[in-house]
Amino acid sequence: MSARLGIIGAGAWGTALAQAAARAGTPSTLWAFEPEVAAAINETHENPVFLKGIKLDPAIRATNNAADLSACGAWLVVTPAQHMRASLEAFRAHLRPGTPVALCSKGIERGSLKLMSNVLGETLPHAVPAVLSGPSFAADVARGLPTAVTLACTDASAGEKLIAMIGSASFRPYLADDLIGAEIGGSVKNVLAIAAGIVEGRELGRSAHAALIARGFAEMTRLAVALGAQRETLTGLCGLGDLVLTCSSPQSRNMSCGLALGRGESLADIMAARNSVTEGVATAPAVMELAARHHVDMPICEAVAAIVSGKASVDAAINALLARPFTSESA
Ligand SMILES: NC(=O)c1ccc[n+]([C@@H]2O[C@H](COP(=O)([O-])OP(=O)(O)OC[C@H]3O[C@@H](n4cnc5c(N)ncnc54)[C@H](O)[C@@H]3O)[C@@H](O)[C@H]2O)c1
Ligand SMILES: O=P(O)(O)OC[C@H](O)CO
Repeated sequence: MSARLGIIGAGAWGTALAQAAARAGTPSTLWAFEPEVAAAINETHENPVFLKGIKLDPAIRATNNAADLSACGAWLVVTPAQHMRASLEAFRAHLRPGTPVALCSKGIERGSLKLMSNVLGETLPHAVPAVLSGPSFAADVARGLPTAVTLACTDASAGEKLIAMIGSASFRPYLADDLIGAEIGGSVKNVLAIAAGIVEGRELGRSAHAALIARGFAEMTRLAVALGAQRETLTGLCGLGDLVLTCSSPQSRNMSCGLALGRGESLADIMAARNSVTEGVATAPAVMELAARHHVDMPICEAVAAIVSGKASVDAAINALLARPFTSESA
């Protein structure tokens, strides 16, 4: 296996993961969707569009040519969830069968309601699938601040190879085998972080914030278990860990989106002002369709889906949640 890592997607997270790999002694080829981003990384060793102000290791080689990843021993895929299918299809001719491919994006495909591992299975069936997820802000990882994540792979030796390529003292992947649990944790926490931002923006208080995390965690776990995940996965880094991080810091794009919604800004204005992805906005309606299909009750995610789809105002959604009948905590 080549010791070079291929990374598809040079947004903040793909760039930070390239930096984590460099810290682990692994050179990488970082594919950028925008040719000018690839050129800037090679010329200035910085990603001025998506990760401004962080000096990158010269072992990171950027490209806009998909064929350049054919020689890499493993791939990380870090493209936004709604662009995952088209991106993977563009790389189909360049994958060597048996290559470990770790999905690092957090979202559910709208329309099909597929998880990213389903999309990978349909587009690159000869890959060995893995999921990397957990509490990790790109800027923290790129700066080398201590971070721990879940690396889920049912092929333990492929998982260990991936961990050897990216793990270091400051970036610590923990091996797991539950891809569905890792994916649902990462996808649903983005939706719940929008709700947490709304709680903050509407000044509903710390008690409401804590209640939201606990009841949101119950929703996340119910959906994951209904889809076949192990309950314990959700108590780990990729579930509760990421939920706590993302619901607690406006550094999160999802939480900051909720904060602005809670303060009265329109979703259109919030989205128009950013060039970075806010996965929870597209994933919220997909989560609700998936929950309905599996008869899973997810009232907080439902409220977020109604708000981002323009079907309910922030106040109407909050009032509807608070008017729900009292029920058992374990329901
Ligand atoms: N940023 C983080 O801290 C972080 C951490 C963990 C996971 N993630 C996940 O990583 C994924 C990527 O997020 P990010 O923060 O790196 O992105 P970003 O917001 O920094 O950048 C947007 C990305 O979208 C890409 N893009 C735009 N249009 C595209 C198209 N048509 N086809 C393919 N790509 C296109 C851009 O090239 C860029 O890579 C998301 O699923 C996110 O949830 C992000
Ligand atoms: O900025 P967000 O909300 O996309 O969150 C980034 C990471 O997923 C946090 O683990």
